[in-house]
Amino acid sequence: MSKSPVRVAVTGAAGQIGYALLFRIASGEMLGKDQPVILQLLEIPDEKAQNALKGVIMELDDCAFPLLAGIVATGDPEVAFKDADYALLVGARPRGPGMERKDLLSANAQIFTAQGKALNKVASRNVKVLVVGNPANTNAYIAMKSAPDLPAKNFTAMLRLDHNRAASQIAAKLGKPVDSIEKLAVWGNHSPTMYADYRFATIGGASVKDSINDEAWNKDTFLPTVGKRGAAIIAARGLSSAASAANAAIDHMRDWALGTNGKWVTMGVPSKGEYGIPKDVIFGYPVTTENGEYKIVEGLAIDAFSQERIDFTLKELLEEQDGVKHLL
Ligand SMILES: NC(=O)C1=CN([C@@H]2O[C@H](COP(=O)(O)OP(=O)(O)OC[C@H]3O[C@@H](n4cnc5c(N)ncnc54)[C@H](O)[C@@H]3O)[C@@H](O)[C@H]2O)C=CC1
Ligand SMILES: O=C([O-])CC(=O)C(=O)O
Repeated sequence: MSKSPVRVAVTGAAGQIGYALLFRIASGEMLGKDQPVILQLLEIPDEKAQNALKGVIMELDDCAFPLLAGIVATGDPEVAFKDADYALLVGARPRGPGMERKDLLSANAQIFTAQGKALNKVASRNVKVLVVGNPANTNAYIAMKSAPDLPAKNFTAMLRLDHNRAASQIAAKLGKPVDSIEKLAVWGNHSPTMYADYRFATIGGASVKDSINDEAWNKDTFLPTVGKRGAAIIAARGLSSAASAANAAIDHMRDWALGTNGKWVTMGVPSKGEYGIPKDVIFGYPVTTENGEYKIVEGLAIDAFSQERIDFTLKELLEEQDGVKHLL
C-alpha cells in the first residue's frame, strides 16, 4: 500500500541552501523513494523573497516529481510549521568574509525564538527539527528552549557537514573510498572549535589512527582544515557553502528518519550529561539511529588531548548560550 504524505517544513526556502535542498527532498532522497512529501516553505514576508520563492515553486512544479504531494508557500511560521513532521530551519543570515559564525548570533537569534514558539504551537508533537542556520548549535538551543511543550530530543543541529568534511579528508589522505570509513565522531560546536576525532575510526576495517600514524598531521593539518573549511569556501566562492550544506542536511534527516544500521554519524543533540556536557547543551556527538530515534554512542575513552578539545568547544558553546539568555 502506498504511504500517506508527510509534511516537511523548510525555512529560507528561496535562499542558496534552499535551492540545493528542495529538489532533493521532493525527489525522495531524504525520506525514501516511496515516501510522498508535502513541502511547507517559509520565506520572509517581503515581496522580493516571496517572489523568489514563487520562482522556486514553478521549478519544483516543472520537475513533475511523483512524490511531491503538495506545496505550501508562506511568510508565516505558524502556517509553515502546521502539523509538520520534519522541520529544516535554514533561513538565517549567512556570514561573509572575516566573520565567525557566532558573529551572526545577534542577527539570527530572534528568528529561532519566534520559530521555536511557532513549532511549539502548531507542529506535530513528533516533529524532527534540524537547525542549519548559524550558529547552528545555539540557534537549536534557542528553538528548543522556546518550545517547552515539544520533547527536547526533537531539536538537533547540523554537524554532518563537519563529519562529511572530516571523512573526505581522511579518505584522501589514505587513498581509500570515503564510504569505507566507520566510527568517525565530531564533538561539540559547528565552528572551528569542533573536534573531529578519528581515534576509533576504521577504513576498510583498518584503524585510521594507526594507518595515518601522524599526530602532527592530526593537530596541524586535519583539524584546522576541517574546522576552517567553511571560511575557505567563503574565501574561494564569495558565498558560504550551499550544495554541500544541503547534502549534509539530507544525510542528517535521512539517517535520523530511516536509521544507520549501526553506523556512527554525527548529530548535534541536546546533552543529557553524556561525556560530562551540561544538560541541554546542543553538542555534536557520535550517534547511531534506529526507528526514528538517535542514540549517543557512550563509553568511549577520552584521552587528555581529546578532553582538552572537548572542553574548548564546550566553553565556546556556553559563552554563546550566555549571550542569548536574555531571549529565553
Ligand atoms: N550548519 C551548517 O553546517 C551550515 C549552516 N549554514 C547557514 O545556513 C544559513 C542559510 O544559508 P544560505 O542559504 O546560504 O543563506 P541565503 O542568504 O542564501 O538564504 C537564507 C534565506 O533565508 C531567508 N530568511 C531569513 N530570515 C528568515 C526567517 N526569519 N524566516 C524564513 N526565512 C528567512 C532569507 O530571505 C534567504 O532567502 C546561514 O545562516 C548559513 O550560515 C550554511 C552552511 C552550513
Ligand atoms: O562557514 C559558514 O559560514 C557556512 C558553514 O557553516 C559551513 O560551511 O560550515
